Amino acid sequence: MEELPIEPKGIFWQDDFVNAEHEQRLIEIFRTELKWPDRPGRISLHYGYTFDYKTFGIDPDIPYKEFPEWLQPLIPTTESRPPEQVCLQYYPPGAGIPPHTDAHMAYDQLYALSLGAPTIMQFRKGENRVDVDLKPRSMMQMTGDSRLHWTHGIKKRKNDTLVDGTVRPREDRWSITYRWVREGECECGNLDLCDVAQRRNGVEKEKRSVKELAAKDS
Ligand SMILES: O=C(O)CCC(=O)C(=O)O
Ligand SMILES: [Fe+2]
Repeated sequence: MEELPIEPKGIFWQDDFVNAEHEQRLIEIFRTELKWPDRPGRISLHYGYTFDYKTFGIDPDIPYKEFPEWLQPLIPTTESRPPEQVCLQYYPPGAGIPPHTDAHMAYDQLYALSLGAPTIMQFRKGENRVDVDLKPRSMMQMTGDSRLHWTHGIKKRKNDTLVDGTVRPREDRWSITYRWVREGECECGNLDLCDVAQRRNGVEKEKRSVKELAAKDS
């Protein structure tokens, strides 16, 4: 994987992680074989350990779910072990995900594979806003600054306007996010974004993104 030459630092990228034919087979499975939650907006299916949107960690009450056959060839092999948690999400046109930082306490490495239609992901830090075009079939890894010190999100909107002015309608998109449980504690010390730093400093912070995600997912 290659690092994108942009701020935030630490976004690693691989185009064509799967080919177009493989992508079509996957989308066919997503559309016809999987049992999705029956509600509008972004919906998720979890494999491995289940992600808990209340604590942003692993849900201890839900048993481990084996990776299905279609998922096995999509598991990144660049870490020393398979991820503990994999989440398949479907974004109907117009859906998004509020700006957030994936929990530092629970997770270390973070990868995301994009399938179907492209969409713009926005990274934010303070006043800075950086749009990254998530191209289908690309695998992205967030490390360092991009993982720890910037938020990322996808705006809820029907069209994305590209840098050249093109207006691109949103279409069906799926993403697969892969998470590895952290061994040891996060030492980044970022009181705004790090749940470890917040806990150590006794900050009981109402995180907007947590509430929004919980509301969307319940
Ligand atoms: O849909 C994506 O590409 C990323 C989703 C995301 O940020 C997350 O699930 O934490
Ligand atoms: Fe995320």
